[in-house]
Amino acid sequence: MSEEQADRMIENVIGQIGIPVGVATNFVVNGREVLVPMATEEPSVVAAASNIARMARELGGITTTTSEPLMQAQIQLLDIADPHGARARLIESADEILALANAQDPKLVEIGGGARDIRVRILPRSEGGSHVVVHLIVDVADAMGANAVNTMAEAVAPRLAELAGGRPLLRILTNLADLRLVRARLAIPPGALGGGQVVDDMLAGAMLAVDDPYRAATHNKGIMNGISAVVLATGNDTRAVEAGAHSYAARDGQYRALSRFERDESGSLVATLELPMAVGLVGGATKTHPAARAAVEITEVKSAAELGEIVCAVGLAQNVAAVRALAAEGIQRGHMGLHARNVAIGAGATASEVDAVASALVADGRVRADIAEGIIGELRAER
Ligand SMILES: CC(C)(COP(=O)([O-])OP(=O)([O-])OC[C@H]1O[C@@H](n2cnc3c(N)ncnc32)[C@H](O)[C@@H]1OP(=O)([O-])[O-])[C@@H](O)C(=O)NCCC(=O)NCCSC(=O)C[C@@](C)(O)CC(=O)[O-]
Ligand SMILES: NC(=O)C1=CN([C@@H]2O[C@H](COP(=O)(O)OP(=O)(O)OC[C@H]3O[C@@H](n4cnc5c(N)ncnc54)[C@H](OP(=O)(O)O)[C@@H]3O)[C@@H](O)[C@H]2O)C=CC1
Repeated sequence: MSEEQADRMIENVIGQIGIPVGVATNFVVNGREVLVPMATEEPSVVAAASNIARMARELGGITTTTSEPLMQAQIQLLDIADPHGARARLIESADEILALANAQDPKLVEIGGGARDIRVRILPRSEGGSHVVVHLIVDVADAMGANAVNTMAEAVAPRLAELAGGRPLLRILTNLADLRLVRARLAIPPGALGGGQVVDDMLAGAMLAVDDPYRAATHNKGIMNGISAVVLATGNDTRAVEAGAHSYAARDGQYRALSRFERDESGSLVATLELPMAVGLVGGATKTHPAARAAVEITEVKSAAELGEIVCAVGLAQNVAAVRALAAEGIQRGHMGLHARNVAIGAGATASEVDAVASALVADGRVRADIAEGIIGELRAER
């Protein structure tokens, strides 16, 4: 990206930060071979996703589905005397509200998207009384959709307030995009994972993440290692997807694992993942960032829905990789093995020394800066 492009993208630009983009291999998603670009600063993430994608191939790869691209804007209404009466009046006028919303974005309507429905929620308010919140549900087609739905929300808010007999306050999308869900499923025979005991231990480890928020946070971080990397590489909004994922993980009142691990009747591990996925192929930085455009081209996806499904597939593979390592040899062997090059660089290894120092660290088994410094000293003394 040129300095000029960067300067137009955000404010007060003083530079750019480079994040490596790796390509995850071996993915078969819904029967199609896919190469997946991943932008991440963390070693072993690309390798781990590729590793499980490879194992999943034996039973057909990863299968995904998606719901319609429905985003929701919230319009908060205040000072309403009769919340239930207001709710009824708003629903009675739904057609008028949807038409008003659609008038804001003729292009979106033309391509088959647009406002679809409204929902009126009456919620208990912590300080007494109730909140009245209207959800405007919009099919955003191939956009992430925040700007599109926010524009509609601001346009319909005065009329909603008039109908409800109050005043509008917040008018903004919700990142808990629970009407725009993606799902992924994979199955791996026990032999590929290291045997039946490893599968049993993966199930036990994954179940802790269902029941314990302390473990769930880390389990879901492993999922997001994959998800955020693809979202970032394709120029999408990582914070929006992360907010959606974590709020969905807490949807029943307790923060839980986003994925589930089971054994099927043949003994294979079956892993599934479901989460909101607000990603686009148009809008935001997706079209303006040249690297993001190139990343999307690599995936060969034709719609935002298809991109979201691939993101979900990578999140699931990433999660299974981490849980397999944790249940088998522990995370440090694979992760620190690939992290060794960073440790070597941090300890002062030059470009020509990095690989030798990293290999020596892995062979030593102690991937530490002080050990790396010692190895560098030995290498230089030998010269
Ligand atoms: C790291 C591996 C893959 C090694 O795995 P391995 O079996 O020791 O290595 P391998 O050399 O036999 O490679 C196996 C496959 O992995 C891939 N692979 C292997 N190395 C590379 C590489 N350099 N470049 C590209 N791809 C690589 C590649 O697909 C390869 O097969 P191939 O295609 O060659 O036939 C394995 O140990 C693993 O999957 N570990 C998990 C690592 C992980 O999850 N890292 C994420 C960071 S840790 C974290 O942040 C999350 C966590 C753990 O806290 C989440 C949680 O708690 O749930
Ligand atoms: N809480 C959050 O997550 C928030 C996020 N954001 C930011 O909003 C941005 C994303 O908003 P978004 O609405 O996607 O961006 P844009 O408004 O840039 O893009 C959406 C618009 O693109 C046009 N368009 C052209 N082709 C298509 C197509 N095939 N499918 C859908 N729309 C199409 C549409 O109409 P038209 O041509 O008429 O514009 C549509 O309104 C991101 O940068 C995000 O960071 C902003 C606020 C809050």
